[in-house]
Amino acid sequence: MVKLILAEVFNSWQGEGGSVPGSAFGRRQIFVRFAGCDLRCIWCDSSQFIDASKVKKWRIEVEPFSGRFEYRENPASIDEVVDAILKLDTGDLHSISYTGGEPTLQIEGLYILMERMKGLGFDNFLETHGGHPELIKRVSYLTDYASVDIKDESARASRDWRGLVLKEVESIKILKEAGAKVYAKLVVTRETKLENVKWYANLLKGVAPLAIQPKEPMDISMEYLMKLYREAARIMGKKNVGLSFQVHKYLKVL
Ligand SMILES: C[S@@+](CC[C@H](N)C(=O)[O-])C[C@H]1O[C@@H](n2cnc3c(N)ncnc32)[C@H](O)[C@@H]1O
Ligand SMILES: Nc1nc2[nH]cc(C(=O)O)c2c(=O)[nH]1
Ligand code: SF4
Ligand SMILES: [Mg+2]
Repeated sequence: MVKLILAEVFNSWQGEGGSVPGSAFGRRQIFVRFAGCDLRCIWCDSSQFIDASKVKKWRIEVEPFSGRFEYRENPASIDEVVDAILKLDTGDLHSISYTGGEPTLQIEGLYILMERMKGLGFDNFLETHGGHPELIKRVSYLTDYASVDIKDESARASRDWRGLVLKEVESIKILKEAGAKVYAKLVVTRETKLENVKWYANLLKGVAPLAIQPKEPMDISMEYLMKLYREAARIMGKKNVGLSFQVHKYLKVL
């Protein structure tokens, strides 16, 4: 039986994505955070969950925004996860967000869970680094919305950074072709190079909108952030670029 190694399940509102098409910013979601990731972004805010073998338990916030948790042993059965989601359903959900860690690394379990949630009438929102187009293909037809990261060189996510970016763009194209509403998210830092942003913008032009999200805690100046924005907008079109801030962190919610 397929099982999942999870980190947490909670009900909150989507804090990222800003106003670009495909974003669910400000919409209520249940977040299912998968444990395990094959990348190592230096600024990852979920780094305690990227080694799945160290995540022995997953937690459920029993009441939204309460800070009260119930703990369960990993791995979790799909039934257990569906049950936890249904118990947290507040009746006003936009979609179920699958995040992590990297959800696509547990593709069989992700597929079954997405299929179950679709069958129960929920929309699926996939939050992914997009580095595995062949895995993305498996769940593309079950994905209603997708936020696909483009990992900037300054994230130092993997040794083959350029190869990773090309795969991420390929994943975006697969999701789009399958009918998902998809946008690209680029986390920028003060070390992000303008020439790299030009490269991403050219790859994304005519493919998907771009949300530019400063790394938290923020180190980039507003001047430089807007310089990156202007360059991306010049290449991709003024309506296809937007800013995204991790607003949930400012408001101290999950
Ligand atoms: C933790 S990741 C999980 C999904 C997937 N592994 C990915 O990277 O897209 C969720 C989102 O949080 C963003 N993120 C993580 N740490 C961040 C930080 N310190 N500042 C800004 N964004 C961050 C990631 O770039 C990604 O868009
Ligand atoms: N509120 C809220 N919004 C989010 N958007 C993306 C998140 C993530 O960690 O994937 C996240 C998260 O952890 N909390
Ligand atoms: S890909 Fe996502 S989960 Fe993995 S290290 Fe980077 S930000 Fe963290
Ligand atoms: Mg987060």
